[in-house]
Amino acid sequence: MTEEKMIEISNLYHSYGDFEAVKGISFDVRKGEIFSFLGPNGAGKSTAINVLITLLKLQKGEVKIAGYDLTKEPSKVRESIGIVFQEITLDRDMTVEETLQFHGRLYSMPGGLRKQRTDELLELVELKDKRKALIKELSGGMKRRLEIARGLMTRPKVLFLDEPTIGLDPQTRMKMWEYLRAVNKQGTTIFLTTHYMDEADTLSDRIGIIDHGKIIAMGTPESLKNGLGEDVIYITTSDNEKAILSIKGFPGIKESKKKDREIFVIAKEDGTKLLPHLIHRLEEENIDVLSVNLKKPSMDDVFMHYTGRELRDEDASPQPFSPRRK
Ligand SMILES: Nc1ncnc2c1ncn2[C@@H]1O[C@H](COP(=O)(O)OP(=O)(O)OP(=O)(O)O)[C@@H](O)[C@H]1O
Repeated sequence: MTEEKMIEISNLYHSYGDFEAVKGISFDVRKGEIFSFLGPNGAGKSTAINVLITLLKLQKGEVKIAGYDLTKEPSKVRESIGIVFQEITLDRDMTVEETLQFHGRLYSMPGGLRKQRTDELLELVELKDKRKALIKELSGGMKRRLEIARGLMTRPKVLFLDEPTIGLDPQTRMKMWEYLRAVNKQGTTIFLTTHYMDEADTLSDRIGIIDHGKIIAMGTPESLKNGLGEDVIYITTSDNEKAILSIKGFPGIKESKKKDREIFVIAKEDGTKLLPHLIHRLEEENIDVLSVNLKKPSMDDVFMHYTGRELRDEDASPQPFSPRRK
């Protein structure tokens, strides 16, 4: 990875009528990075990515992609990027090979180069033996892989993916991560949106967490998790309301919150040492401790800390096949 910037975003705003969906975000993505934009449904991820790929007009702010100004040189930007959308946009009646060839022709790639890239990419996404298969005969995961291959036909500097693994089963998702890592190793900078914590955590060099149109945290997965504290402790008691009050200001606690039916505690130091004292305090207050779970901070805890809520399934479930292009 170098210090060279592939994406530069400064004070980006975007509104739909009176509604401000993106509220002044600023950050850079370096060449060679895998950067994830993590946030719940409706956080503003798709809006932001659609501005970056020139599908939505830049209303306010400055953006450069691969060194090109989005407003002044949109065609240079388009030449520098590959795009994989949330929904499958393949022609069901074309073969795998035809799909890539057609895309190459669309971008005026010479025949020899088209063939060479098609071969390379089918190898990369392990679809060589499906070369002659019709799209309608492919599984969901294969289609996604083909879309990635198509996004890479023009050898873009930056590959944008909007929820690349939405709707895929866990095994296929992990396979997709492998392909994306392989693509990245070949030198492509990757910018993806996701609402999956594990995806952001395992795949990314850096994560930006977005909520209600604003970046609320940014860093490497490790720095975000380590920055939270030493350990997190979830405690269920006979009276959580009372418990949260009685441990307020307790030494060694960085933060404590009531969360659904439990208490969420971030320990500044070793949680195993803090825990007996905490339990003792609760018992002094005649509060029964019903269960305890102590662990290292996860991305879920990071999200919980910054937003005060969980990225629950009800917020994050894949939405029914809705058009993404706004
Ligand atoms: N065309 C539109 N007109 C009006 N409001 C819109 C439009 N598109 C999106 N919004 C609103 O803007 C906000 C951000 O939406 P956006 O799709 O960018 O979020 P997201 O983080 O990508 O969510 P998802 O995970 O569902 O893709 C939401 O409140 C959404 O309802």
